[in-house]
Amino acid sequence: MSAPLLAIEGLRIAYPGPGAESVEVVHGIDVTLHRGRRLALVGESGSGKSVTARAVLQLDLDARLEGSIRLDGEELVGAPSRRIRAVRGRRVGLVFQDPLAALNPVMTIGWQIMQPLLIRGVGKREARRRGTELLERLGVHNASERFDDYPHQFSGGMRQRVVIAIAVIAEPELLIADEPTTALDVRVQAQVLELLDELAEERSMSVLLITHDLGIVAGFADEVVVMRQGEVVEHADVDTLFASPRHPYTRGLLGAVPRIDADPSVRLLSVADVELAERSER
Ligand SMILES: Nc1ncnc2c1ncn2[C@@H]1O[C@H](COP(=O)(O)OP(=O)(O)OP(=O)(O)O)[C@@H](O)[C@H]1O
Repeated sequence: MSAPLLAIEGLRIAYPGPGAESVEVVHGIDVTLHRGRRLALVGESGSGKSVTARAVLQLDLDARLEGSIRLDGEELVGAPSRRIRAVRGRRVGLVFQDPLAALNPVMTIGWQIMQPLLIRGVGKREARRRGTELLERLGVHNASERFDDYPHQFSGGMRQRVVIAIAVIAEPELLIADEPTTALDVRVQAQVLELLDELAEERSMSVLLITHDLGIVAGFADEVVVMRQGEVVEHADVDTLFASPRHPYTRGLLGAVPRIDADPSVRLLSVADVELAERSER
């Protein structure tokens, strides 16, 4: 297989803690994503999914990174900030959960969509043309009229389409999407996922998707990385993971650990159940 688009090796992430100590939240993980593939990062809240995604673009200034994050062979850990800025938006696009927080409330949505092109020297007229075309493509009707609206004039689902437009307008090779549909209602979630699916397909864009929703994983991803307490416990193709999860924690996430004393119709497991299952496996 060709060299991976994204190769994370031995990555450790620590934040300043109380006093002089730092607190390590990710403990030396390996994650590999090949071109054109879609990888879902799953795991319970606090397992380190978001900090890992943010580390790729070094969005947390106080995070201390050790190990290696290579994008198409280029080392990003310890790279000068101008290199990281060159990667953000152009080679790697980002979509976060809360579209309102991602948008600037005092700038028109058109201005925000055009920025990634304008700062790369595309002319204003051409940037506007590409921006309105992409917005229409993303299901925003009358995009050329709505281009000069402000974020508050858009609904939540429409705002997330704007955020996606900003993330993909410069045609990045990799899209990082952290819970991109969690804040949206179920109907809009499905539409937004379908759009991401089509865009990724059309542009052969790789996707690193963080989600809590195993239904989304099954429908969208090719591979799954399962994280727990700052470590990767399993990395498998999506079909393999659903058919035969190896790690007890993954089985717990999938609700597949059998319990002798439980009503078989009850599939929800507590962390204690998972730990019990793990102990009995050892
Ligand atoms: N800026 C920060 N400073 C200090 N600690 C942080 C910071 N950001 C995250 N953490 C800690 O890092 C750990 C991992 O957090 P992270 O947000 O990556 O979890 P997650 O798996 O994405 O969870 P969720 O699904 O709830 O988003 C948590 O213990 C969190 O408190």
